Amino acid sequence: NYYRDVNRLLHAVQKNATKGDPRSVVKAIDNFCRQKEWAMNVGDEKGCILDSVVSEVNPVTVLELGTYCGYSTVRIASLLPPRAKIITLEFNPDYAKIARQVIAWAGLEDKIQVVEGPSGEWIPKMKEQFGVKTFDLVFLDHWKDRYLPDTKLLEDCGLLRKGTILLADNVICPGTPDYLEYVRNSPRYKSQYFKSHLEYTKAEDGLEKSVFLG
Ligand SMILES: CNc1ncnc2c1ncn2[C@@H]1O[C@H](/C=C/CNC(=O)c2cc(-c3ccc(F)cc3)cc(O)c2O)[C@@H](O)[C@H]1O
Ligand SMILES: [Mg+2]
Repeated sequence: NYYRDVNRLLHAVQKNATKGDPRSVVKAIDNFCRQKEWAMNVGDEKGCILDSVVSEVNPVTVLELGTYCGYSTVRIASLLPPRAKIITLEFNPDYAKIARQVIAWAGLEDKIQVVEGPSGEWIPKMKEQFGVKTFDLVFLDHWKDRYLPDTKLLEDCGLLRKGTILLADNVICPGTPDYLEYVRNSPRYKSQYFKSHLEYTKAEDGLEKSVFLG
């Protein structure tokens, strides 16, 4: 079952990665998913695009929707400046448990807050619970039919500011057609597609980077 798979992914990290070395954790997961069992991490190819966007934005406050095993959480957090933080939402307790251990192995607990629960409930509580004013960067990688409603919720909760960057995984495969249509046609966003491949495969996929214009 799924939980046993992600447990094997965690063991591969603990076996092959150096404790406290985030890049070796990322490498260990990519090797495991390429050689042993595919998993829905953003992966190394799209991960490089993610890295370049994070480095360019240099965010202080990041929101990730859909932690899964924490692969992209570790990738992002390893590039954040000292006081910067990432809040990552995950509603499956089994995945959250695995992610916390992957994050601990990378030694990035101080920069990452894993929040267990659904994005729809937690987004409206970001200000009161975590003292968040607005997010500098949002990484969307959860259920694909939730990208659009959660983006609208972020707007309505005043959590986006002029210049906030939304970066969305899987806009081609599995695809997020309603979200793409919205960010590409709304006057409130400037959108750009980064063509790539579905993690660990040759299938087309890509990331959509959208700047909120206020
Ligand atoms: C709706 N609100 C939510 N709030 C908090 N956490 C949420 C969540 N929705 C989903 N989650 C969590 O995010 C994760 C879900 C991710 C969904 N991702 C995908 O379906 C996905 C799927 C593929 C995929 C592509 C091709 C294929 F053949 C099979 C799979 C590739 C990807 O990169 C993906 O991201 C899980 O950990 C889930 O528990
Ligand atoms: Mg994904």
